[in-house]
Amino acid sequence: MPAEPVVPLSPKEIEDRLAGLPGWSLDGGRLIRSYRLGSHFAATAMVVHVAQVQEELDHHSDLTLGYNTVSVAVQTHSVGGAVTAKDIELARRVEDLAPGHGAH
Ligand SMILES: C[C@H](O)[C@H](O)[C@H]1CNC2=NC(N)=NC(=O)C2=N1
Repeated sequence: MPAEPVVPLSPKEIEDRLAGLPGWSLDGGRLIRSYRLGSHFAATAMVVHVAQVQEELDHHSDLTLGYNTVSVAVQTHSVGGAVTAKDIELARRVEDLAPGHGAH
């Protein structure tokens, strides 16, 4: 499927796509989600996995590692800090890998 253009999504487009991303929300112009894991090591391993995906996509979030939590916050810098299809794509990839880490 051809990549979508990297342009800001409308509020309605964001709302519609968030409907398919449980636990994700829009906050301060960024897509955000926090995950809780079973241990600090599990949380750290998930951060490494997300970082690998971000390198693959060349699209990077602010990742925050807590004792047993991983928080993700992402927007697209190249369009001045708006939400684009690339942010939605990263959120989908993180949502897909999270269960394998026991994250919820
Ligand atoms: C040169 C490199 O491709 C760009 O700087 C990429 C890197 N990762 C990025 N991540 C995010 N969130 N937004 C960007 O615009 C972006 N641009």
